[in-house]
Amino acid sequence: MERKRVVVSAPGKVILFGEHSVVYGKLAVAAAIDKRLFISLEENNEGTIAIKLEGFEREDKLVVLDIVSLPSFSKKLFENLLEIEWNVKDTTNGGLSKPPCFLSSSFQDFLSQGGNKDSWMKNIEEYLESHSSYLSATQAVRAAVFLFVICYLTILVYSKETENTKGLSVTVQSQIPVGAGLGSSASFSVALITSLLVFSGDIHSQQLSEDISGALKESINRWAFVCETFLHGTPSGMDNTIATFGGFLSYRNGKKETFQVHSDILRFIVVDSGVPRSTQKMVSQVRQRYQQFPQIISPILTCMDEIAIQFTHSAASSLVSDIFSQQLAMLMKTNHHLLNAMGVGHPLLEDIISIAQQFGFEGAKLTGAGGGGCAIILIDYGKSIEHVDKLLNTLHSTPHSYRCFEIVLGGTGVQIHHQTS
Ligand SMILES: Nc1ncnc2c1ncn2[C@@H]1O[C@H](COP(=O)(O)OP(=O)(O)O)[C@@H](O)[C@H]1O
Ligand SMILES: C[C@@](O)(CCOP(=O)(O)O)CC(=O)O
Repeated sequence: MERKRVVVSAPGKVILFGEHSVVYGKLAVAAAIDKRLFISLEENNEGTIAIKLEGFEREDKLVVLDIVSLPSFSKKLFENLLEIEWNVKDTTNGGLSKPPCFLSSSFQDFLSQGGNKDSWMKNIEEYLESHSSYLSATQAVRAAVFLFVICYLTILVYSKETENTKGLSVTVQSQIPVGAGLGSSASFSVALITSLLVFSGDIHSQQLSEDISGALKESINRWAFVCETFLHGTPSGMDNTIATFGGFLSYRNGKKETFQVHSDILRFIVVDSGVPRSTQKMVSQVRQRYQQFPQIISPILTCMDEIAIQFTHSAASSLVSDIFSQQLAMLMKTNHHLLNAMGVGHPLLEDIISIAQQFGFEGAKLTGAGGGGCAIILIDYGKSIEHVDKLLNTLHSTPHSYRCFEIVLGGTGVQIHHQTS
């Protein structure tokens, strides 16, 4: 008999306008890209949860957890904590329930108290730390494994009481560089939640493809937001929204609007500076600046809002392609300078952007949280393939050997590729 197996993927994203300002309720514009993260869950008989992160931080990482003690351990934990009856399925609106409040509030408490000793999360950490492969893992791997275990307990163990799971092999493969501004954490969160919900039988692949913009994707998105809160602290919710729904989105205060733009006008190269940074750190750095100098940072945020609004107007109007391209380049350049003024730039991002300008590519900016990570360069309307190749070769042959690739915008949101039960 074929073993129970589920494979799910979610796309990465680029933010065209409005990173950081979106955290303060300003408009942002983002698009899904043709780079995806895949999660596969497969039953095994080995009495373990084996989590393999392929090519993570350029090498494979494997964390193996004992599954035998997990259900009894977690049931005890939940019994002490919960007085509410809770079920994943929300039969009233055909979607899924909101993430249980204990989950979201515990994430917040855990983060704000730097790991409160009485928190049930602390107990999970103790369980995880009894495994050598977890103890020796990097912080980024630990965060991913911790999140997996919390979601696994909440969706599979607590709601179903599946004490008979014999083991689980989890494999994560990703085409999205980690911590580079292309939304790897949101893709991970969305794919993780969806894979567990499919594995638990709470959603079926057919349901998801038929219900593209419906209640189900809204539910997945809500759950993924809680996961993003765990990984980031105070996310705007835009990254998980784009990873769930795909396409092009403008986003403000939890409200999304989809729009269409001709992809032959919106052509971009992504260049990875190779400088690692954490979104959580960059967001809190901006917050500190905002709290210290509100009169200075507020107008910058307002300008960013206006830039994103102007872009949506230009995209909706029937401007001829080269005029639109020129406007877009100007808006990108201005947005980038404003991000620098907020302190989220990096010398290597400036190096990339100045190389682009030497080749006549004026529209370039950092994308995502900044402080390193990726820049995007607009391939202006009418630029020849040879011209683009020259730019790519030059970027690649600098002492920093920048990794660069052209992206296709507007990719599909979360997808289920395989399901056997
Ligand atoms: N392929 C992956 N496998 C497991 N976890 C991942 C993967 N990619 C990203 N993550 C999680 O997301 C975190 C990176 O988040 P973040 O700093 O916001 O970067 P990004 O800008 O790429 O979203 C990692 O530390 C890890 O916990
Ligand atoms: C800086 C921010 O606007 C985007 C962060 O994107 P990324 O995690 O760097 O891919 C934060 C957010 O929207 O939550």
